[in-house]
Amino acid sequence: MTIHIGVVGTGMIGQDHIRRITDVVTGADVVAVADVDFDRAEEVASGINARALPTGHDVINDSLVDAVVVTSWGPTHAEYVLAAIEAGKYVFCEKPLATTAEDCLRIIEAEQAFGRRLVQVGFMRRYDAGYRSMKRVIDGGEIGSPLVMHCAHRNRTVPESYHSEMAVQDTAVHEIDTVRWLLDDEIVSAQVIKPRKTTKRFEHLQDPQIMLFETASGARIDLEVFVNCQYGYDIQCETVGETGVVRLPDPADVWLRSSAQLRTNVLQGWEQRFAAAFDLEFVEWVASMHDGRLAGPSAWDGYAAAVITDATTEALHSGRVVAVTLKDRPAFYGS
Ligand SMILES: NC(=O)c1ccc[n+]([C@@H]2O[C@H](COP(=O)([O-])OP(=O)(O)OC[C@H]3O[C@@H](n4cnc5c(N)ncnc54)[C@H](O)[C@@H]3O)[C@@H](O)[C@H]2O)c1
Ligand SMILES: O[C@H]1[C@H](O)[C@@H](O)[C@H](O)[C@@H](O)[C@H]1O
Repeated sequence: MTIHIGVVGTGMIGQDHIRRITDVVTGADVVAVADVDFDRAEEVASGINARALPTGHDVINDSLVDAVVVTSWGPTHAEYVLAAIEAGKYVFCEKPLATTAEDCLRIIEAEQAFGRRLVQVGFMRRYDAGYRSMKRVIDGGEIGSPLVMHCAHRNRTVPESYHSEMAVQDTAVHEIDTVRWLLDDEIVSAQVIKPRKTTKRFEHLQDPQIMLFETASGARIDLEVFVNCQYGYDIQCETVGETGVVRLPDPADVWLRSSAQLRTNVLQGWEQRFAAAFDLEFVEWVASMHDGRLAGPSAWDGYAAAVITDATTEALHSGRVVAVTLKDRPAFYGS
């Protein structure tokens, strides 16, 4: 059986996900799309023999659509995810699940009222081969209890519209989810330290930032977010345990020995760095819908990320250590 998917938001990542559902994933196809830019939706639809519908709600409620992918702008996500739950359809929502913790809670309540999981959030790093190996090492006890994590999230550059809060909400949100998942531990406080700003980009932007997190078990995480590092897209992560250290591998490329130098390339964008992870994310999402049991990042993970990013944003402004206060995790979302 083929799962017929409707896509809301046919911008950059929406088009990329449509391509992977069409070309990479088996057992699913895209039958309807919508975008506030209707011409864009029509152009995308014509390339895959799908229908462009006037609004996202038309896609969600279309009788031929079994499941929905939400790749519109962040502030519109909650409305579409809630509509998909009301229609009783699976929904994959790119991060963020919603731009406020209150909207995430509404989604959690609606999903629980429906009675089974319908929502998956697009935290694709959980599907990256390097991070998965690191998780196997940590879960296998090979480095003992994790004590410290050192992370770096560097983008080559960002547009002028990118502002200081986005370093938390748009960029660090990936590590916030990854750390919770890798350590199977909850973040309980956040702090942001502001180094001297790079002169290579905009005066309005605090770049880089150093974020410090503490978990319930007492582990400490430092994260450098530097979104105008100039040289490439570079994701680093090292976990220090009681008896060993595990480090994320760099993406493999050839090493060139020439002219008295030894060198390799650095990737330039997240699309390349996480291409395989995005593919696997969709392969597993579709397989889990066929099995009738979603297993990927849940609405609870989307809610936790929203609360932690709110606390970190407050810490960016106040310079203080800000406590993270989550609601009790419902049994519906496992332990
Ligand atoms: N997982 C990741 O690493 C990753 C990477 C990039 C983007 N994202 C997320 O994906 C989402 C989209 O990002 P993007 O880079 O593709 O942006 P984009 O601007 O290229 O595309 C968004 C599209 O949504 C459309 N849109 C906006 N409001 C709409 C509405 N109410 N109904 C229907 N369509 C609407 C816009 O016209 C646009 O075509 C964002 O939430 C972003 O955070 C995630
Ligand atoms: O939306 C993008 C995306 O999420 C990337 O993975 C991240 O590296 C960027 O900083 C962010 O702006």
